[in-house]
Amino acid sequence: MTLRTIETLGPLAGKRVVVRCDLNVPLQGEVITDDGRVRASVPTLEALVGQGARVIVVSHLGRPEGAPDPRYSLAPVAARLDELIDAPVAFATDTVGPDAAAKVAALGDGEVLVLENLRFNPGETSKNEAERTAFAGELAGFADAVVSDGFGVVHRKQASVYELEQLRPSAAGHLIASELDVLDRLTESPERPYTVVLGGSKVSDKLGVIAHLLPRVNTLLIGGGMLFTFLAAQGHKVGSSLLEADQIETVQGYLAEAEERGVSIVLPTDVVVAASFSADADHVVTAADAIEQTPFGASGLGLDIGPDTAAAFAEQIRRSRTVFWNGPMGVFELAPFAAGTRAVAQALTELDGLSVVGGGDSAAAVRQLGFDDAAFGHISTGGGASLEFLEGKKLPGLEVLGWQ
Ligand SMILES: Nc1ncnc2c1ncn2[C@@H]1O[C@H](COP(=O)(O)OP(=O)(O)O)[C@@H](O)[C@H]1O
Ligand SMILES: O=C(OP(=O)(O)O)[C@H](O)COP(=O)(O)O
Repeated sequence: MTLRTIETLGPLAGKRVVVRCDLNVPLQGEVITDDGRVRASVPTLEALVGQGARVIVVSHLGRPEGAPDPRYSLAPVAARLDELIDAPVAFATDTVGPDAAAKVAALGDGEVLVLENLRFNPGETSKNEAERTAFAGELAGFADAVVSDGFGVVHRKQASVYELEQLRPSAAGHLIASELDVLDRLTESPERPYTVVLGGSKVSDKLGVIAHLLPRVNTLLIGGGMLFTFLAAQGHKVGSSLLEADQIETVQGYLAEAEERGVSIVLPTDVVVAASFSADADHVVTAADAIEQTPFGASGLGLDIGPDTAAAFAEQIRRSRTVFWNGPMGVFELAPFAAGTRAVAQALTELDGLSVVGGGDSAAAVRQLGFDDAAFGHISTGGGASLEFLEGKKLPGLEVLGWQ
């Protein structure tokens, strides 16, 4: 079955349509450092506004723990949306509370209302289905129909992604449809050699995809926060770098399986180690098996892949015909630790084949480092979502929209 499209919802003029977007953008204070996910949400919202629908936008931002936290307010995002959309955009300071209810009731045809962060409510991410369904019921109270367009979150079984869509007539928005168009081609018949590059900081989330990717790819390049669990699996010390100690055995299993399958998992040979997590921290390049032998000893932090590794990764990428990349190679937000990410991004732009970048921070990284979106085959708004899609996994937020 294919996705249900917005057209299946019938005429929407005057109807209240709740749209689940992924507006989880990187913020510095209240400043959005990359608005890619906001811009990617605009076509669906404008199509609905154009029909005269009353559009209620819902999204998460960051990972607040089920209670309001001003650091994760969607207010700056609503303000950005107001600049991008040719329609009035209001903001409610709660998600399903009195302010939201009053503003939903006052919403006119062709107007937009952004509700406060879904994850300020414990029901959104609860492990308990009844709690999720109860919260979804409160959201559904605002909706005649639901459009799901937050591709970056379709791998999450969360109230607004999975339960809400079952409580009202629902369909996929244009962003989800266009993401699947490209990613489906990658799962069907990727041209080989096929290389996947993994990095970033959501290590435990993303380690699991490796088992499923091994039968599908030729080469895996491991950088970013993920690399330290691999180095530890090889018996090396990693100082105070990001480490998932309870995943070491699992990773040893991946390394053994990769060898059996003839897939190469390429690990860094050198890393940039810093005295602390800041842009002006002392830092040195060291061999990947000597992280604790720098002047910073066991308190050293690995914050980027080293130059030899960056060159080797870039060469492997240029030799490939298909490359999917998720997760920055280092803490690119701090200039001294951006070189690995820049080298990988540059190589993707030079590849003779299909290059796909996935993930909120990965997309932000390539733009912040000055690359043009058009230099890549596709920039996906979802990192974890696109990885799990490429694994061939059934994603709850897509299944509920008819995708099989
Ligand atoms: N060695 C590292 N140590 C700590 N954090 C890292 C390291 N390398 C990359 N990161 C961080 O990973 C974050 C992005 O990770 P993630 O959310 O998994 O990527 P994406 O949003 O693209 O899926 C960035 O903020 C970056 O600073
Ligand atoms: O940023 C996101 O995912 P990504 O970092 O994998 O691209 C999505 O907004 C999902 O966020 P979550 O991983 O907190 O559920």
